[in-house]
Amino acid sequence: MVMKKDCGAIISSKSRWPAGTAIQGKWNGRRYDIHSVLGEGANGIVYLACTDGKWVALKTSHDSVDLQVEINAIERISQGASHSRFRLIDVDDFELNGQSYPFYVMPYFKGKHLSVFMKSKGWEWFGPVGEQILQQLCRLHQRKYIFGDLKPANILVDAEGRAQLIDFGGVGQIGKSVKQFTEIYDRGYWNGGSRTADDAYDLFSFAALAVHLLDPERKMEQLAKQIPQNRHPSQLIKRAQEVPELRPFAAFIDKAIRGKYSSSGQALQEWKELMHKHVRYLPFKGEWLKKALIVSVIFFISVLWIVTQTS
Ligand SMILES: Nc1ncnc2c1ncn2[C@@H]1O[C@H](COP(=O)(O)OP(=O)(O)OP(=O)(O)O)[C@@H](O)[C@H]1O
Repeated sequence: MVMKKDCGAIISSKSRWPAGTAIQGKWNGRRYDIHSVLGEGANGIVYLACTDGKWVALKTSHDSVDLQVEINAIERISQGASHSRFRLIDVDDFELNGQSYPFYVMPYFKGKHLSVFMKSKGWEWFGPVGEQILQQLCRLHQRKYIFGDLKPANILVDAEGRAQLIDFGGVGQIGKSVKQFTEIYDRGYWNGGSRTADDAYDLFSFAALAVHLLDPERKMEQLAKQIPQNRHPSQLIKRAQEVPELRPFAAFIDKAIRGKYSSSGQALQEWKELMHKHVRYLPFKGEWLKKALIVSVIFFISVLWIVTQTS
């Protein structure tokens, strides 16, 4: 394990605590029994832990400054938001062998990353899941923050289709520069606008995410490899019109990519209206009807043929 000293503060390196490790907070004294690793990213490791008979998610990072930024963001956005499922349960340090490990504790969401969920459940689920993502973005925007780094790994969806944004490391104030993003979902990367935080930034990422996930051919990955001057938001809009799974959302994607929504509230409203209509024109329904018709015609011709042969 490598130790790094920064301005006098001890920053621990990435650590992997084995199952059964008991974490006792230095300041608040709460105890957490490590069960397993839930995930590991650039900023840290998230563990499934048990405290007072309840499951929680405990995040520790090799970079205490990054962790503090996340903690501040969660604190700010959950102030007075009693309806929010996401909140800080505890913030503390854990000392082991003279080394200090900062950590914070949040609710545990039993779910799969959005991309995994979509693969197992089918694209039709993007409607209701998307609505919840937009709702959560909307709440952030009302508080004058954006999420910033919207990507499938930062969205967990449970078996009932309940979605939850996680990883608030990219949360930033509206009007400031976007501090954390993933290129393929980033407005700047597609030459679709600035990296100054506004509602439209998250809405662009949301639309780009739809274009990426709902396209069975994942064409966006090839488009993203082009040289910067050839990348253009119109390529995403075009793809949304071409792919049958994306067509119901094409009008929304067009507006979101071109930054035409005046607010995420307006975008959410339109998404809801789309969901009502959606039920009537889901392409898979059309496909199903087409298949049923073909089967019926084949059946009818076969019966006719048997009747003519036997008579
Ligand atoms: N509250 C939670 N409940 C369940 N699983 C979680 C929770 N928070 C994080 N995870 C899991 O841990 C993974 C890593 O978490 P997180 O995204 O916060 O780490 P990170 O280091 O900031 O990652 P990145 O490199 O993507 O920024 C997530 O993708 C998810 O699978």
